[in-house]
Amino acid sequence: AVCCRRENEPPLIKGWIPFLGKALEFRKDSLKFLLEQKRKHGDIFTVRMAGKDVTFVMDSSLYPYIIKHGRQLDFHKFSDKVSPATFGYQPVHSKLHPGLKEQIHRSFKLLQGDNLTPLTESMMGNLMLVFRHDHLGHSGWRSGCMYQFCLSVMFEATLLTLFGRPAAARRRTGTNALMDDFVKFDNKFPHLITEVPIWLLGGTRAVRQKLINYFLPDRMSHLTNMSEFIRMRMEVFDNYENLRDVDKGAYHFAMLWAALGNTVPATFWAMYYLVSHPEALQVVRQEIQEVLSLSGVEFSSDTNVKLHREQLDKLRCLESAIKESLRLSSASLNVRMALEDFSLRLGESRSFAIRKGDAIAMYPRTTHLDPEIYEEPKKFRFDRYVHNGAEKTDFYKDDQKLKYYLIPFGSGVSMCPGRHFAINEIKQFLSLLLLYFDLQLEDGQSRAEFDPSRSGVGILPPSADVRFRYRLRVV
Ligand code: HEM
Repeated sequence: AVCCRRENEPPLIKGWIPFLGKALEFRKDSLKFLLEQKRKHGDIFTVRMAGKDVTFVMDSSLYPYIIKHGRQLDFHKFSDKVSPATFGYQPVHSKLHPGLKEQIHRSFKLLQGDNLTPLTESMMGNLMLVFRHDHLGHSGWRSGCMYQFCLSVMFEATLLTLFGRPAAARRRTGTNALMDDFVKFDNKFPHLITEVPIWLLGGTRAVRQKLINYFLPDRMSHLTNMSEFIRMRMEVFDNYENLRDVDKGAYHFAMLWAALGNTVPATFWAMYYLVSHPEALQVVRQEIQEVLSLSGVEFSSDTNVKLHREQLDKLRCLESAIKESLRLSSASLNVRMALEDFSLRLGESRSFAIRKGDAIAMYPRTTHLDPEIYEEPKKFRFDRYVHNGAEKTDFYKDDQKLKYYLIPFGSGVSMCPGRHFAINEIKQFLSLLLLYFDLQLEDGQSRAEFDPSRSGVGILPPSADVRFRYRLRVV
């Protein structure tokens, strides 16, 4: 049977959804909205808005069929349209810049496989540097804001790891100013990717220009200890004479955003859930200590910790706790654009007519919070993804084993190339935190809530920061 799009039906939403318009209704309570549509129309429904059809596919057992149609359902068509206007670079044209897109894509390999080892080692050193200088010199309880803490540590350590530092210094001057501008830009990010013109967003254009300026070629050329990943991208850009310096700076700035925009809130939630579940924190801390002592290292707060990549791989409970935080906080919308008219086959008996230019959207949050897949889906269970000391990968719906049950990093062609680095750096951050500090929420601190206004963008930040206390552990 062919279930055709309902051509003449009126729009199903009064507002707009991200990526196609002004993004209001969906952002208020995306889950409620989509589940209501699903109740009315079933697992697949088409919403006509802004002159385009957006077909939502709600059933995760159907995701493989969409991902399989990579040739006809393209991610880059969509991101190529949105990213240049957001980050301020010229769109890449295959005629003007032959091979550039492919080389950029090839550079992603430098975030993965064997290349992940030097990157992870460098991140370890930089995290340790920031912890040692900013947080390890005090005894007694100190209090802080958790999101701000995660942001400042991860921002500086990531910046140093990817982009390097001036030859004569271990840290960079002006990092706080750069971070403040980054936050200002990031606050406007949801508007920019929904194509709200930048001139409507107050001083955002000036802030973006300042951010781009940090990464102009003459400033980048003075940096040492840069990652191979960014070095290769610099070389690639230099081979294109018609790329302006400002475009090169904007590409680097876009990469800084990709590396931090989701990682910071993801780090926050992993820390928040562990600190607010002391029994889980205890198990995870024990696991980290065991992995260290297996390699003959007895932890002491006076010495610097080094966790190698193979050691990080053994931290199964910590990994499960991070995945569980990602499950709860991730709200990215994965959009594909149809490059041609075709019939989207969904298994043996169903297909769906798709027209060139239509958008297909998967919203994994509905999967992540589906009570038929995850028991008590709104609860944090740190060990949900571990079974008998190994990674747990069998999750079911309607007795069918699911391939896609946890999708914070997207899927198929557009899957995040930084995902392994991201998990490793969050592991490293949490390992240092748990080894060096006793941690508590401050008295009277209420439960953290998600800020729904970034639904569709990525990891949701908290609606307000959370106060916590930390003290050097006596070991
Ligand atoms: C917890 C942290 C992270 C999350 C949740 C995350 C999530 C995502 C998602 C969902 C996408 C795909 C968008 C889509 O399919 O529509 C993506 C793309 C991307 N991510 Fe990440 N990401 C994270 C960390 C990182 C890091 C650390 C880096 C780099 C160091 C990175 C680099 C990228 C890049 C370059 C792309 C675009 C890929 C392309 O154009 O094909 N991400 N990320």
